[in-house]
Amino acid sequence: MPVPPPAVALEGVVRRFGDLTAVDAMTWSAAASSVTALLGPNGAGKTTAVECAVGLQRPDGGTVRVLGEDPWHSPAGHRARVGVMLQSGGLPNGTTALRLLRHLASLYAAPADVDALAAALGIDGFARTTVRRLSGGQRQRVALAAALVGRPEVVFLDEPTAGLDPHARLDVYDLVRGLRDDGTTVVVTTHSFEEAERLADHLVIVSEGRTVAEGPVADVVGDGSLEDVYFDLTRRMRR
Ligand SMILES: Nc1ncnc2c1ncn2[C@@H]1O[C@H](COP(=O)(O)OP(=O)(O)OP(=O)(O)O)[C@@H](O)[C@H]1O
Repeated sequence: MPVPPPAVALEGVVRRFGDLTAVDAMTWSAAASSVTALLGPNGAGKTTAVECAVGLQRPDGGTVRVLGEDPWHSPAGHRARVGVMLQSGGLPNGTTALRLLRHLASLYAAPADVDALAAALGIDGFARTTVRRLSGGQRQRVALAAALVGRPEVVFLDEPTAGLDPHARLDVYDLVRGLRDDGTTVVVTTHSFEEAERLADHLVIVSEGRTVAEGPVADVVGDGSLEDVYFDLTRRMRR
């Protein structure tokens, strides 16, 4: 049986900002229907790589393929199959969580059930509160729901649990596992070793714009701990 192509594949991707090479020939891939965790120090190039993968930034070199297409040139139909939750959030302030999610759902042909999604993320308790009045963690949950409401085939989650309380974090873990079990490809960036080990099937560690380790979690970690492997392979970023 031929091996199916990865849902996400970065090959030698380069992204420069002036003199700074933020992504420096980065190569990794994410298999379909799996959770891939992208770990690396602040400034290692994770967000930049994710933004290249969702077609928000154009790489200066290398190739990116998501569901077989080049995201920079991909049409709206392809973009609708890809979800993204960025760190910056970018939620409109003047509406309620529920109105926003219902609005986003209306843009897709076959959206998720907004009420079920809101309940799974504990949004139902503040669904009618204006976004402006939500706490950071509450906004984070709304941003996650917004990334998922179109039932994407591939979803990129940039630090989805940063700032969440332990209950909410467990809700997100359950949700991500459920997505994966339903066939969604999930790429998640995180600084949490626990999160990577609990959630990921596949690990990618990046440092200074390059991939320094990649593989199934057990292979990357080996007999040691993820923490030890991470500190061996990465350096504190000075840029
Ligand atoms: N638009 C930009 N202009 C200039 N430099 C940028 C820009 N975006 C990112 N960078 C730089 O590129 C490098 C990689 O940033 P990036 O946000 O991809 O890192 P990251 O691994 O996601 O970090 P963090 O863990 O802090 O989120 C950093 O040095 C950052 O300052």
